[in-house]
Amino acid sequence: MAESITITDNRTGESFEIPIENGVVSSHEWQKHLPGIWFYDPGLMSTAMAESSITYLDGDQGILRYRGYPIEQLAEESTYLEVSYLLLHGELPNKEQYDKWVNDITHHTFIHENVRKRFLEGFHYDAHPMGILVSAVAALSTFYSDAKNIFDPASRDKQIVRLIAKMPTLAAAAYRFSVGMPFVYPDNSLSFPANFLSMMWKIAEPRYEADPRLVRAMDVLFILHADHEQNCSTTAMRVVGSAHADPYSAAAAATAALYGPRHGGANEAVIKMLTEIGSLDNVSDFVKSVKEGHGRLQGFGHRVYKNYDPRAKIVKRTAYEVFEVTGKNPLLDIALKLEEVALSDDYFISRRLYPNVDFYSGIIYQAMGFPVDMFPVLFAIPRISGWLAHWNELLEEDAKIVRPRQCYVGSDVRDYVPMEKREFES
Ligand SMILES: CC(=O)SCCNC(=O)CCNC(=O)[C@H](O)C(C)(C)COP(=O)(O)OP(=O)(O)OC[C@H]1O[C@@H](n2cnc3c(N)ncnc32)[C@H](O)[C@@H]1OP(=O)(O)O
Ligand SMILES: O=C([O-])CC(=O)C(=O)O
Repeated sequence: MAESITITDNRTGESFEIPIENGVVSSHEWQKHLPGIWFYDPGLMSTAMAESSITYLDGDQGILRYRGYPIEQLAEESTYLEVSYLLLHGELPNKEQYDKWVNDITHHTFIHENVRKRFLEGFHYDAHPMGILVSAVAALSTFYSDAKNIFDPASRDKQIVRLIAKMPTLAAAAYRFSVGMPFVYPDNSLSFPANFLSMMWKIAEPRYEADPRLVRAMDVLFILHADHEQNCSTTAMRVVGSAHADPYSAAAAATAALYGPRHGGANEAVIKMLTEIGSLDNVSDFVKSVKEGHGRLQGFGHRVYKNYDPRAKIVKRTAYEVFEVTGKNPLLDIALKLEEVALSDDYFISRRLYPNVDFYSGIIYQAMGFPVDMFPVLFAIPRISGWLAHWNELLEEDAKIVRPRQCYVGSDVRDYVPMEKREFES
């Protein structure tokens, strides 16, 4: 029997059957029977924003799959570039497709000299690298006028390749600029993650080659961050994309959303929190203060996961692999203790608050030498693949422009009062 709900309109006494498909009521069906009755849904907590075949997420079970493939298998066996192909094309590539994809991305890693010389170097010396990235991604739209051809699939593919390829170059350039070091050109003989690490850390000719274990860890972290269905930044991408803006402008909006401490900035907040806690002896008092309403446990809780974030488990494991090379980050012990205390405390259990992807990622990044300012930038590098997959999907479906309604709570109609007759309460 098909699932449905019966709604009785008490104003007219009429009843309607409204079908439910996969737990969702279609707004078209709703509006057909009840035009002008909106849902008040702040934070869109009860709204499915789109139909999507990219990422499956079951927050109660802690399941995440890209195009049907479990995140655990992809993190174990795949590479970030293969995953980006999968997210964008829907299927894993064969050898020929993969080689072409890697080749295309590799040959678009350079940025226009004017982006570097005139644009990036124009920022204030202490500019935040994520602020630089937001602006630089937006600026790319002015360098590629063909990006406006959003209904030409060949042009779309070209912008997709450019954006995926140039994100690490822009990210590393933003970092180097913010610490006063010279720009490093891409080394296209290296893999995608190794090239990024070279652009970050190279200090002398002829080349920089990172430890292969760190290269692999970087790639795994890129895989884990590549997509996460309708998160805040992807929603920003979809909202701006739905107005048919070019992909650079839409991706700049998404990058700006990711800059927020509630989203991509949370792992920076985790490091700050762990540093402030300072010692294992202070963990219990800190948890007590969170329960009393003094701040939040950073890197804990999630709008969708009401279970352990499956990515956090992989990040935690990866931390130990990284520490074999870098030495242990002393903040790890405080994080482990904090997790132990929180997961046995009724406050966190009853609210189903578990570690999310950000809880352990900052500890790894810090051990690898990244300053905290770079953490959201590291998130944006792979998330561009997810943003673009959603952008492509919405254009293929000719999705409607996003335009929700509101509940107006302002003044009732009133007459304009000339300034000399206005009476203000002091
Ligand atoms: C990649 C990512 O973006 S993952 C998320 C990264 N962000 C963080 O780690 C920041 C810390 N976490 C949070 O602020 C939240 O859990 C969010 C923003 C991720 C999700 O927020 P929402 O789904 O809107 O949950 P909401 O804010 O309504 O919280 C529900 C309850 O849990 C509590 N809660 C939620 N997160 C936390 C936390 N980290 N620490 C303590 N309490 C928390 C809230 O106080 C609230 O309690 P109440 O019902 O007594 O008022
Ligand atoms: O899904 C979310 O709301 C946040 C998140 O974990 C992500 O974007 O990776």
